[in-house]
Amino acid sequence: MSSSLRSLIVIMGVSGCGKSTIGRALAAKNAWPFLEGDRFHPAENIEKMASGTPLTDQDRVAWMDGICCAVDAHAAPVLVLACSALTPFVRNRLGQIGRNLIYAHLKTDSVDMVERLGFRDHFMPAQLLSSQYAALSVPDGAYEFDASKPADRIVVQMMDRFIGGPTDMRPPRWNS
Ligand SMILES: Nc1ncnc2c1ncn2[C@@H]1O[C@H](COP(=O)(O)OP(=O)(O)O)[C@@H](O)[C@H]1O
Ligand SMILES: O=C(O)[C@H](O)[C@@H](O)[C@H](O)[C@H](O)COP(=O)(O)O
Repeated sequence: MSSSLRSLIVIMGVSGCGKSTIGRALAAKNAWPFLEGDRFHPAENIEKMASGTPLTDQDRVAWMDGICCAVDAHAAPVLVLACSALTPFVRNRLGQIGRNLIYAHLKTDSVDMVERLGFRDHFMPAQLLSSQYAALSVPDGAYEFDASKPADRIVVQMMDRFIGGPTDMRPPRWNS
């Protein structure tokens, strides 16, 4: 990346779209630190989601405080964060960090999400998927990737977008 400003690549999208899998692989390939957004939920949020109730933005306040604090603790020029970033509230909060934000949205139009969620051991029940789609808005300027492709191919596509080539420029900052 040619930008002299520090960047935060946010791998976003609904539960099960592949944020953790792809974010971790992208970070590992480039020796960038990786932050798993799920790790920063307070226990009440985990209990709430596990019992089948969607979060509100009010519930997301403490979660975002934890994520922003963890990002702030890193000096690395590029960080990768797996975070659903469904709502403008979340993205506004990330916008306050003071890094260039690069949103990479994993689109799930052609993925059988219930099947995909069924394969993993996770607190998030498939019954919350519809509320995830209802809450999801994708910010203008986000890079979009087809989540139905093999994970390693998506990682290569992201590297083509984010490193070198015509998109190797100072990325815009999102505030919504
Ligand atoms: N591109 C992909 N193709 C097929 N399966 C995938 C892909 N990305 C992730 N998975 C699988 O889907 C499930 C959810 O992925 P995960 O990375 O946990 O999603 P998220 O972090 O968005 O909730 C996992 O079992 C993972 O192995
Ligand atoms: O309502 C939200 O803002 C999201 O649901 C967010 O809480 C996150 O998506 C969960 O942590 C589930 O984790 P995965 O997205 O990794 O399944």
